[in-house]
Amino acid sequence: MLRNSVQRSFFSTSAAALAKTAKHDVVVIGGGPGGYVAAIKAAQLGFNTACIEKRGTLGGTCLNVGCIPSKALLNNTHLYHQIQHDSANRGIIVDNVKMDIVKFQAAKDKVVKELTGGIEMLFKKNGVTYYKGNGSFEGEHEIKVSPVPNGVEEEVILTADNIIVATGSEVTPFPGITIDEERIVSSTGILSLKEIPKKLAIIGGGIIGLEMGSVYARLGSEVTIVEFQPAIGASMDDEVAKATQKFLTKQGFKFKTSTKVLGATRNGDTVSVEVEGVKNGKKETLEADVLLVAIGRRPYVQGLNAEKIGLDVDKRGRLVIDNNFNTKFPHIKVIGDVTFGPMLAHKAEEEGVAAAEIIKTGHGHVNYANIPSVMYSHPEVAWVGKTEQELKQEGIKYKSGKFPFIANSRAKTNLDTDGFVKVLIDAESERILGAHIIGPNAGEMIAEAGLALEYGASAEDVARVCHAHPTLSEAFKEANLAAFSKSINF
Ligand SMILES: Cc1cc2nc3c(=O)[nH]c(=O)nc-3n(C[C@H](O)[C@H](O)[C@H](O)COP(=O)(O)OP(=O)(O)OC[C@H]3O[C@@H](n4cnc5c(N)ncnc54)[C@H](O)[C@@H]3O)c2cc1C
Ligand SMILES: NC(=O)c1ccc[n+]([C@@H]2O[C@H](COP(=O)([O-])OP(=O)(O)OC[C@H]3O[C@@H](n4cnc5c(N)ncnc54)[C@H](O)[C@@H]3O)[C@@H](O)[C@H]2O)c1
Repeated sequence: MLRNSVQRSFFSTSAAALAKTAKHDVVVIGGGPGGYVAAIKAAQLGFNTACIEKRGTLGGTCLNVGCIPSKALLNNTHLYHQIQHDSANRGIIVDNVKMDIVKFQAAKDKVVKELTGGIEMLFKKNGVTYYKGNGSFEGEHEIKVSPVPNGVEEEVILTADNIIVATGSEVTPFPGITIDEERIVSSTGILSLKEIPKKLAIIGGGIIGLEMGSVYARLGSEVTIVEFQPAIGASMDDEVAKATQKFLTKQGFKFKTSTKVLGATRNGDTVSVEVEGVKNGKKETLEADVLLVAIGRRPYVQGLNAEKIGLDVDKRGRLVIDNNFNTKFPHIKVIGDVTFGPMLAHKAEEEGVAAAEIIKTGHGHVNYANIPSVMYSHPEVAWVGKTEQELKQEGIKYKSGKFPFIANSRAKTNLDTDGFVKVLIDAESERILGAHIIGPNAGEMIAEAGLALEYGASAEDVARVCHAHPTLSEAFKEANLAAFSKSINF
């Protein structure tokens, strides 16, 4: 069965077109982090598996227009900014630093191409049949694959014992504002601007707004964030969100919090954004060269024909499932952004693995209390578990331990000391309940907190683990020490 699948995958498009009908044990609709991981795992578990993707490349939002291209831009602009502003004080004199925006974009496109192509290779290696086309429900066990450019040439009807829906999400539109992806852009358009805007206005002080704002602030744009809520940072811990705003303000960001956007209009090469203070009702017009709309994402089910078999959708457009990812049909599961939970690639991936394992064994698990979040600004912001405001709301008694990077020898050595680690622990058992890091490499350091949380470690358990010196992770150890006793180095 597996060998058959491998052969099919090499010739997937043409073989499928000739066949017009095909039977698989598992069919996955959507080839993003949820779908492609589910397909590979299902194939590894011995199922004859197919994955349908209509985009033309695998990897979904994350690899094509999300995590990967945005991190390429973030990394390279950080480097550029550091060379410009942070090298002379390290004794490195670099003259005549310039941006080549074409090459800068090409470097990002190269990594996207390599990684999306890499998934095709993984499909071949694992024997997943790849159908390039739009998948839609024809019946409870039948999926129609319709042609897309460079994909299947004719319709193919797939019959499947099990179906996993992983169709992801799309940009939430702002009512009355038309995205043209030139001057008024979404998270997709902002990744490929041909010029650096002098003034960039951003609606939404969430993760996309702050990450993409960081990219362009480093390139010299004057960035203004308009946020409806009194604070930025979406679901961050309040104290960390405040620190984030402080550091980004130092980097030149302007923030208009508690501010409502009334509308925006393009006038040739500029955009006027009408805003109003939520508390004082004061109206103002912001002028910008580019406006980024980043007010969240919504589930995507267009073209899926889910209504044909009556899949339930909630008020927010999410496909409804139970704890085992099952829709009202136990053989149809849903994972990733198109259903409940945080819209994060690693969450979708975990669900992909668990859904495949449930099909195989009846068991599979995702710990939703332990999904890390990372914002790839500088300093990075990373968190896992409960925030202080959640613990207060839930009436859980807790203690906290904090350690600033200014007292960490590696951060000092690197001349990169902004931020702190904060650990929240249960007041009695001293088990770790949450960890919040703002600082260099926070996104890597948060993995240790996740491991500790998963295995029910106490702050003392972590503090008694020997951490290498000099490393940034020592700040995590010290914060744990501070939570139940006293830190040594601060
Ligand atoms: C700018 C940006 C940056 C981001 N950065 C990060 C980050 O750093 N870390 C992180 O964890 N998350 C990040 N995210 C979020 C992350 O991209 C998503 O959470 C993740 O991609 C969700 O995976 P998914 O598989 O559920 O859906 P998607 O990645 O959206 O994939 C769904 C796929 O299904 C396909 N599809 C839909 N309907 C059909 C159909 N009927 N037939 C065939 N194919 C179909 C779509 O074409 C798409 O390719 C970012 C998002 C954006 C926009
Ligand atoms: N590093 C990462 O993990 C990463 C990076 C980018 C995106 N993502 C994911 O992509 C998704 C979408 O990101 P996002 O930044 O668009 O959403 P978000 O939910 O992170 O932030 C949206 C922000 O817009 C604000 N907002 C909403 N309506 C508004 C209005 N009318 N006027 C002004 N402000 C308004 C919200 O209060 C919120 O602060 C998120 O779920 C996020 O997890 C993750």
